[in-house]
Amino acid sequence: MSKTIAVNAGSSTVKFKLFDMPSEEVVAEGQIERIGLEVGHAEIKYGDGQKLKEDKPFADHEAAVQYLLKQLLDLKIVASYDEITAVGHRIVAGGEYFKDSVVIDEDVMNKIDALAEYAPLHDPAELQGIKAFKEVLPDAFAVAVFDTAFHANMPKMNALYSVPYEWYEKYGARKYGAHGTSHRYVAARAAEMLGRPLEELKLITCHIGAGASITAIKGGKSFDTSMGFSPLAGVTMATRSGDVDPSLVAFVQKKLGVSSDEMVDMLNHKSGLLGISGVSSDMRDVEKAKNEGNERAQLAWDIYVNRIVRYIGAYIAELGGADAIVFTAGVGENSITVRQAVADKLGYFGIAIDPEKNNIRGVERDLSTDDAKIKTLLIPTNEELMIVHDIERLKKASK
Ligand SMILES: Nc1ncnc2c1ncn2[C@@H]1O[C@H](COP(=O)(O)OP(=O)(O)O)[C@@H](O)[C@H]1O
Ligand SMILES: CC(=O)OP(=O)(O)O
Ligand SMILES: [Mg+2]
Repeated sequence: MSKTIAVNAGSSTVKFKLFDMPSEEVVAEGQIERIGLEVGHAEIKYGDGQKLKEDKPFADHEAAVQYLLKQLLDLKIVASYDEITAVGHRIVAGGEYFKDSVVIDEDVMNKIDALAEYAPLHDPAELQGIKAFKEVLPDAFAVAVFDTAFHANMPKMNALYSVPYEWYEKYGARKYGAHGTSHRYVAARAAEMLGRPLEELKLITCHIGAGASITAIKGGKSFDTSMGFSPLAGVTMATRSGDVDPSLVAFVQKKLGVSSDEMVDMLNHKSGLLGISGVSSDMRDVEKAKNEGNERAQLAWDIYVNRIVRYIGAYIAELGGADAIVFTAGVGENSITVRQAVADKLGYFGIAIDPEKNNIRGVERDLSTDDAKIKTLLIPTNEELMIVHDIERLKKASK
């Protein structure tokens, strides 16, 4: 039996799932977290209920991928790499080149390399992943699945900035968005849960993890999204600022006497929950500090929640109503209090969640009260399954 692996590299993580095909049964899965930090963490589930947990530093994504490849053999998850006949990679930025998933060749790799400018935290690391897998699996069917693809055909009204039009024509200055594979997955699941065709629905999907984005989805298509030209824009994130006035950036840059690259780096790595709270980039730590009376942790939490509320409110207006709000990703799947606070603030629109139904983590559930006008759904994301489906689709097309 052949196996397919889906590799999902985030800004500080590498996640993977290994599927037996064609059954799509997950035979191993895991994640390497806190890449680049002093202590990293790896966790791999495999066999019948076995689990590897290890704390050790991972200098970069290359180290994390090499570790993963080694564990696949050491833990006897596969007897030899040849068992894996297909591999799919999540790539954040596809720019104007990639509006759908593609089979990886030399040209695709060169383009992903060139796209690093658009997602400096992601694309270079993801390219390392592609190369590492190519090295050990030279003959596997390899596919790239882009976060931006889902947003590529967003109406121009929402994709373009109100800046000189030539910037778009000459430099591709537009909103590309991200997390599209996740938004696409949860939207399809939401339609299933609501028992209605996706084409009829207006949905607002909140992918809130370390990176976070909110998407307005109309008839199954991305209509607007909170991330922008890069994954720095939109809501408050773990270490990313989300939206800021660009003139503030120029002002602080002069005060600090740093380069524009250094400014962007601070907005990417030293801002968000970490920057405001001074406590941590991890929502679990921020919530704990807030509950212990730390005022800046409270402020960070309030700003975080309010930004989500603001975007959902804006998207209800843009869509002319909504059928459901969906929560997904690390915070969306696990923070009961963030979900409750967001829903409570949106009560005016007829959004209401039942605290008892909401008292849960990481499972699919309709959280709404019986009389809620707009449903609130909790749907754990599954980017890896989408990657596998895209691999199968491209395999058929290439035959
Ligand atoms: N129980 C929890 N309560 C609140 N936040 C949580 C909880 N579990 C995980 N998280 C948050 O989820 C984030 C990771 O989300 P995830 O979607 O896995 O990240 P990434 O953006 O790297 O893919 C962590 O930074 C953490 O703050
Ligand atoms: C695009 C992005 O922010 O991805 P992640 O949340 O995985 O870092
Ligand atoms: Mg992610």
